[in-house]
Amino acid sequence: MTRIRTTPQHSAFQKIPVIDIADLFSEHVNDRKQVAKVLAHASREVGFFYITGHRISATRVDNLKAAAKHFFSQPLASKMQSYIGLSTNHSGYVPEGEEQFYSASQSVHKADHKESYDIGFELDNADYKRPMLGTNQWPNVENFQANVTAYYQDALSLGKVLFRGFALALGLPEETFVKQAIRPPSQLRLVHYPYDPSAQDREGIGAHTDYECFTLLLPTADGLQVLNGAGEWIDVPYRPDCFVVNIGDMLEVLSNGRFIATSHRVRKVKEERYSFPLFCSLDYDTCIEPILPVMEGEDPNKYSALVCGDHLYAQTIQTFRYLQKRFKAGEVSLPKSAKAVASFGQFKAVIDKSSQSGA
Ligand SMILES: O=C(O)CCC(=O)C(=O)O
Ligand SMILES: [Fe+2]
Repeated sequence: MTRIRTTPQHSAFQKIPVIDIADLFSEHVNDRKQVAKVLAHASREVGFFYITGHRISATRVDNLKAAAKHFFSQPLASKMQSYIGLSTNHSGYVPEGEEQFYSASQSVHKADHKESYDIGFELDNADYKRPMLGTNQWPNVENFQANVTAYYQDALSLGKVLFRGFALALGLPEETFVKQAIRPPSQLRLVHYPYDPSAQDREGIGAHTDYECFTLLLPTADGLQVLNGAGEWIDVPYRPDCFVVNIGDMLEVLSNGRFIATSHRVRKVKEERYSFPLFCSLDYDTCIEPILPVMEGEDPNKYSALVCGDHLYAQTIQTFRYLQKRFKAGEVSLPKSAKAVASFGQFKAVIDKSSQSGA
C-alpha cells in the first residue's frame, strides 16, 4: 500500500491544542496580538486546534442540531425534493454516493457513507453572478431555514474574527482578509453519518485537506483524526465546549506554506454521527497567491496563483456527480485555473511524485 506522506514541517504532535480566543474580541490590539501569536504557533506546528471563548450560543448550536436531525429523519423521497442537483448555486440535499472523494493513496474516487445538506452565502444580485453564489434551496421542514440561517450568520461572523486573527498571526494588517470576504462562497454543510452496522475502518480512507482558507467545524461525536508530522493519525475527541478550526488549501498558498493544510479524515464507526463544517473562503474573484515576502531559503515559485472561487468550483465539479453530468453535457465548464484534486497539503508530495514517474 502507498504510504501516506506527511510534511516534515508539522511536529509529531499527539494531541490538538486548545486556544481560548476570547481576547480576539478585545478592543485592545495587544490582547488580540497575544491570541494571534498562539494561533500562529498552532497553525505552523499542527494546522488544527480547538477554540473556546467563541461567543456562539448553545441555543444556536442546539437549534442547528435539531434542524439537522429533523431533516435527515425524513424518507429519502422527501429529502430528494431539495436535491442539490436541482439548484443553481450548489445548495440542497446531498444523498449518499453523490459526492466522491479522491483517495490519493489509492488513486481512485470513493464515496463515503454519509449524506448532507449544503447551503452557501445567500445572495440575490443580478449584477454579481458567480457559480456557488445565489439563493439557497430550502426544504419544507419547520424552522429549518430560520435555524440554519441564524447559525450560518453567527458562524460567518466568528469566521471574520478568526480571519483577523490569522492576518495578525501572519504579521499582516488585521483587515487584510476580511476586506476580501464581503460575499464569499463559504459553504455550511450539515453532515449526517447514518448508523452503519457494516462500518469497517481502514487506514487512510477518506483522508483529505479542505479547499478554503480554514474550516470552522462543529462536531457532535468522536471520529475525527488528523495526520501528524510523523505520519500517525491523531484523534480529535469531541469536546462539547469547543469548535475545531483547521487550515485549508488557500491559507497554505497565501502564507507561502508557512501554514499547511492538514490532512484529516473521519474514522469509520457504526454509530450515527453529525458534524457541521463551515468552510471559510474569500470572495470568488480573489487572487490566491503568496502574500508574504519570500524569505531566504524559501522557494518563490512554490505556489502558482489561482482564483479563489474557480479553485473551489473546479474541485466541486470534480467531486459531485450532478456537476460531472452537467460537465459531460457541456452545461458547465471547468475554470481555467483548475487544479487536480488533492494538490495541496501532505498529499502534494504523492501527486508530484507520481506525475514525475509517469504513474
Ligand atoms: O465530520 C467531520 O468531523 C469532518 C468532516 C470534514 O472533514 C469535511 O467535511 O471536510
Ligand atoms: Fe474536511
